[in-house]
Amino acid sequence: MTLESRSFLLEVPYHSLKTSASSASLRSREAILQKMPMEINSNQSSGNVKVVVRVRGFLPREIERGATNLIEMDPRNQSTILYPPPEPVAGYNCRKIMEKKQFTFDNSFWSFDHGDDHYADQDDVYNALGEEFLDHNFEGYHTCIFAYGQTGAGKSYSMMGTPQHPGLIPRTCRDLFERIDSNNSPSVNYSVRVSYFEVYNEHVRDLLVPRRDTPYYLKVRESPTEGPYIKDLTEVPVRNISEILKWMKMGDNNRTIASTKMNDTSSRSHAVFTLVLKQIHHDMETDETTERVARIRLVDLAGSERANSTGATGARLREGSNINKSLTTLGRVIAALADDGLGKGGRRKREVVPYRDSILTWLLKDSLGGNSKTAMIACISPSDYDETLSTLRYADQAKRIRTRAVINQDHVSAAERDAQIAEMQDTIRALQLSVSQVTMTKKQNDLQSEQLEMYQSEVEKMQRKMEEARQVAECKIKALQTQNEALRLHLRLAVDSLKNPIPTVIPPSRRTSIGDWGGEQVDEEEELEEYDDSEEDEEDEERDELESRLADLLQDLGMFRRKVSDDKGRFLEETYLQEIQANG
Ligand SMILES: Nc1ncnc2c1ncn2[C@@H]1O[C@H](COP(=O)(O)OP(=O)(O)OP(=O)(O)O)[C@@H](O)[C@H]1O
Repeated sequence: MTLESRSFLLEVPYHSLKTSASSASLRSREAILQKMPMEINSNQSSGNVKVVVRVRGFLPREIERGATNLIEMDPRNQSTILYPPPEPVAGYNCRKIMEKKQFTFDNSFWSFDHGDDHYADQDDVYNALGEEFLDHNFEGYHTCIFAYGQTGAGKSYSMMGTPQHPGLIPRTCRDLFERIDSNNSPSVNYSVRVSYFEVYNEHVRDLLVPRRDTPYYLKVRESPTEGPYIKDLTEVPVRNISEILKWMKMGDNNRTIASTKMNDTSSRSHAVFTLVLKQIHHDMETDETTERVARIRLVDLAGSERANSTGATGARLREGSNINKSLTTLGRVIAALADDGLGKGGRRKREVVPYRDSILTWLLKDSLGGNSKTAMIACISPSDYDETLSTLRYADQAKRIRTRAVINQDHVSAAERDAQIAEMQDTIRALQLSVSQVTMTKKQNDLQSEQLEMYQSEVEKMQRKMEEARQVAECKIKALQTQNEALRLHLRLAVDSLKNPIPTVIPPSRRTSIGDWGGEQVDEEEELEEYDDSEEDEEDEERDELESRLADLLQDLGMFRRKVSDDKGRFLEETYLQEIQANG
């Protein structure tokens, strides 16, 4: 069933618009408008999601171009009426019919002009919505408030606000701690934790950690009990308002914002600020403990926008298409949840809700269609017919969503608590044991690998030394072999000279000339005899000498042989031992 077919057209009397940038042009339109058919969306809804709408005042650029206010709100019945622009908008498709549209929401906040009696300031919005939702949190319900709307329509202003005009987030934080501080009961104990993340270009970024040069994105996981969650998201315990505001400001400064044609400080991401309130109530009489855990989710969505209206190109355009992708998915999720009522023939329809089609809807699964009390603030600008109509239709559809909020509470008796503590102690002990085992094994592993490294370096050193030793031993063996050869040669020569003595050579001084030979024959023979005797003596001496030298050489040779064989034995023994050591 489309939105158009659900609405019905009526002739309704025109009530003067509250304010206008050009009252003359409006007056001239009254006659036309009074006769105009009007689409009225009734407030009959089967849902329990609270939907409010807020219109902001003109921005300087709108005043400059003489923009016309197209919104009227009636505080009595909380209706919001959207009028078509007085003159056709440049570039607008003329075939499209622009008509007066009326919608009714839980609240219609008129924040258009300060001078009006019904002007809704930040306080009014908090009192009408934030306060009630915080009540739910103290009862133990999860809640979610999200701001939806066109770029520059006032979402960040409504959620975060300015230092002079704080929005829903800082007001919720302040009220939360005021309520905690005002409860002096000793039997109740409160704890608050805060987290803040943004979904930018379909990635999750932790806003409570300092920005890095290279973006660091977190992963989304789904637990069977807790549903989708962000792994490793920072969640800080906070004890007072100043601590929480410090984190809130830090996160806000980390948000991805940029200047667009529609907004100087446009949020380019969907930001989710989450508080977890835990209340432990101990009944002294029954010794029973009640634990309530409530999650408070405050979501500032990025602006829905048309590329041509923002003047976006490049990175801004890509951001825009990602923003639109998640908002379109959010629209489909809302449509599926809104249609999840009674189908034809009174039978219940169960559609597959496309939560997982975008990170944003996957993370907000519980808030949109599960265990949560949820509210939507539809922010509209006063002079943009198309965008405002689209936002109002979105909001109108959200009215029909039904969530199933339950009080998140656990009662624990003294016996159960003791059993739980004992169980936890066992678990801790087991964990400690496994941790220490792991540490020991790790230590052992570390030690072993250290030892292995040492061992390897020792083996290398040893191998180098063995190689050196082998080379030295080879040199020694070679030198001894050469000496041995030399000695052998020497010995052979000596033995040869003993076996074949060299004939005696007569010294030339003793010889006579041929003519002298006859006359001196007798003397010569005598001389020869004398000479033979002395020669024999000399030969004897020489032989004795050679024999003694030979004995010396043989002794030397024996000694060298022993030395060579000793060295060889020692070298082989060393090599053998080193090899044994090296092989472990
Ligand atoms: N109710 C209001 N009263 C006064 N000023 C407002 C109000 N709503 C919005 N503004 C101003 O309008 C401008 C745009 O508002 P804001 O930044 O909140 O828009 P937005 O919807 O968050 O835009 P975007 O999606 O681009 O972030 C800001 O200067 C803001 O101060």
